[in-house]
Amino acid sequence: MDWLSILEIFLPIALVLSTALTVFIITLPEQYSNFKPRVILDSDFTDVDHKDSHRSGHAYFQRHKDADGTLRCTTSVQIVVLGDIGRSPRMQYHALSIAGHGGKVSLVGYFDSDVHPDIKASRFIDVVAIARFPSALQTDNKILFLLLAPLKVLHQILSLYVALSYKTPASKWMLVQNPPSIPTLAVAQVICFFRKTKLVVDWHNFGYSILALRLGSTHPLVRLSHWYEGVFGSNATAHFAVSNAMCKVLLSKWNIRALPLHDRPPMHFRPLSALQRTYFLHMLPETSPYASDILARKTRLLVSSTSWTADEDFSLLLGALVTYAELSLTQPFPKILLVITGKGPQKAHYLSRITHLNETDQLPSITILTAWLTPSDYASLLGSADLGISLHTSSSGVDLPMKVVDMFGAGLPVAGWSKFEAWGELVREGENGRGFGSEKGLVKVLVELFGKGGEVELAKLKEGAIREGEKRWEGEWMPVAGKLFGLT
Ligand SMILES: Nc1nc2c(ncn2[C@@H]2O[C@H](COP(=O)(O)OP(=O)(O)O[C@H]3O[C@H](CO)[C@@H](O)[C@H](O)[C@@H]3O)[C@@H](O)[C@H]2O)c(=O)[nH]1
Repeated sequence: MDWLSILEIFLPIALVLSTALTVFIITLPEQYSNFKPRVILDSDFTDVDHKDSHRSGHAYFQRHKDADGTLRCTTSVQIVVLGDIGRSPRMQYHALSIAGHGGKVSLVGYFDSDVHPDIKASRFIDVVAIARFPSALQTDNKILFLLLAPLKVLHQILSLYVALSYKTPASKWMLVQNPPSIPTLAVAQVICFFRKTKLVVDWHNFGYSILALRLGSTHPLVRLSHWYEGVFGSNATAHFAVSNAMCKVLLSKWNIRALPLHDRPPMHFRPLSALQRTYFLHMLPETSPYASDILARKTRLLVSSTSWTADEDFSLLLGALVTYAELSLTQPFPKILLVITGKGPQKAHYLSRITHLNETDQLPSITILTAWLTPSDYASLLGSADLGISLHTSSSGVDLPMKVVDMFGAGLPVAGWSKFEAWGELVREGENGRGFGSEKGLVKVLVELFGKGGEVELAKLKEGAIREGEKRWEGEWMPVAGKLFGLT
C-alpha cells in the first residue's frame, strides 16, 4: 500500500474526528460557579405546595430565604443512576436527605416505576429522565448481547451526556451510583471535568462482578470492565461504600479511600401496631383472603423482595417450600403465604416454575403471589409479615441486600443467604435473623421457626429486628454525606 492510499483512508477519518471534536468543544455546557448558586423563589411553589409545606420544602424556604425573598442553595447535586429511579431506593434517599437540608437536586435516571411520593412533592428536587435504549433491541441471548452491547453503550453515552449536560444546570457536586459503571463513570468524569463539578462515587457493588455472573469471571470483557472501573472510578473527590468490607476491597484493589455509608431504613419503614397490621392485612388485595388465618397464626406470611436478577436464586426458596409442604403432610406445620415483591428480568421464568409446581400439586399448603406495591404498601407488607426472606448472594461478596435493611426498619426478622463476606455486618445470627447456605438450611430455619416451640425464637428475632431498625438513614447519612456536601 503506498502513501497516497494510506492518506486516502485516514484523511476522511481525521476529518470526521476533528469535526466531532469541534462540535463537542463549541457545544460544551455551562460550568459551575460558586458565584452563581442555584436559587429557589416563592414563585416555584404552587398553592398545593403551600398546603403541603413540609414535603414541598416551602416551610424550609420560608425559614431560610434572604431578605429579597430568594433562597440561594449553596449545595447543588446531580444524582445519577443509569437505572430505574423508582427502583433505586438508596439514590432516592440521598436526594430526599439533600433536599431536606436545603440542597438543590437534579435526580437523573430512567423513569420507569413511580418515584417516591416525597420526591415528587419536593420543589428542591427535579427528576430528569435519560432516554431509554429501544426495548426491541434488549436481549438475554449471549451472542446477540455481545453484538448489541456496543450499540447500547453508544446510545447510553449520548443520552447520559445530553441529560447531564443540557437537561440539568451545572451543579457543585455529582453523586454517581456504581454500578452500572459502563459508561456512567467515564461520562461522569468528562462532564465533571468540563463543568467544574466535584464527583462523588457511591459504590453499591462492582460492575465487573455483576458482569461476571453472566459471562464468567475469566471473560476478557469482565477483565476490561474491572480495569475500566478502577481507572474511571478512582479519580473522584470522594467515595461512599455500602459496607466496611467494600471499603477495604476498594482500598486494596484500586487505592480508593471510601467512606462507609451503610444503608439504613428511612422513616416510612416502621413496625406496625396490632391494629394497623389487622387493618392492612384485610385491606391489601394480596393478603385479604388470608388475613384471618394469618392473624390466627394458622398461616404464616413470608415476604421476599427482589429485582429478579441473576444474583438471587429463587429455585432455592421454591425447593425449600416443596420440602416444607411434604413435611406438612405428616406434621402440624402452619400454611404459608409467600408474597414476592419487585420487578425484574427473571420474573417470568420463575412465574412459570411456580405455575408448574402448583399444577403438579407440589405446593399443597403453600400459596405464592407476586406483586409490585406502592412504597407505603411495600413498607406495611414488611411490617405485617412473620418472616422476611433474602436470597441475595452478593456477586462481589461485599455488597449488602437493601431489602434486609427495609425489613429491619419494619421490625421484620430475616432468613437470608449468608455465605458471603459482608453478611455479618448486617445480620447477627440468632439475634435479628437466621442465615442459610443451602436449600436444606432454609428448610431447617422454616421448620424451627414455624414448627412447635418456634414462637419464642421468632419473637426474640423480631425484638432484635426492631432494635436493629432503630438505626435510621438520616442518622447514618448526615455525619458522612451531609458533612461532605456542607449541609447542616
Ligand atoms: N415500591 C416498591 N419497591 C420495591 C418493591 N419490591 C422491591 N422493592 C424495592 O427493591 C429493593 C430490592 O431490590 P434489589 O435489587 O433486590 O436490591 P438488593 O439486592 O436488596 O440491594 C441492592 O442495593 C444495594 C445498595 O443499596 C446494593 O449494595 C446491592 O448490591 C443491590 O444492588 C427493595 O429494597 C425495595 O426498595 C415493591 O413492591 N414496591
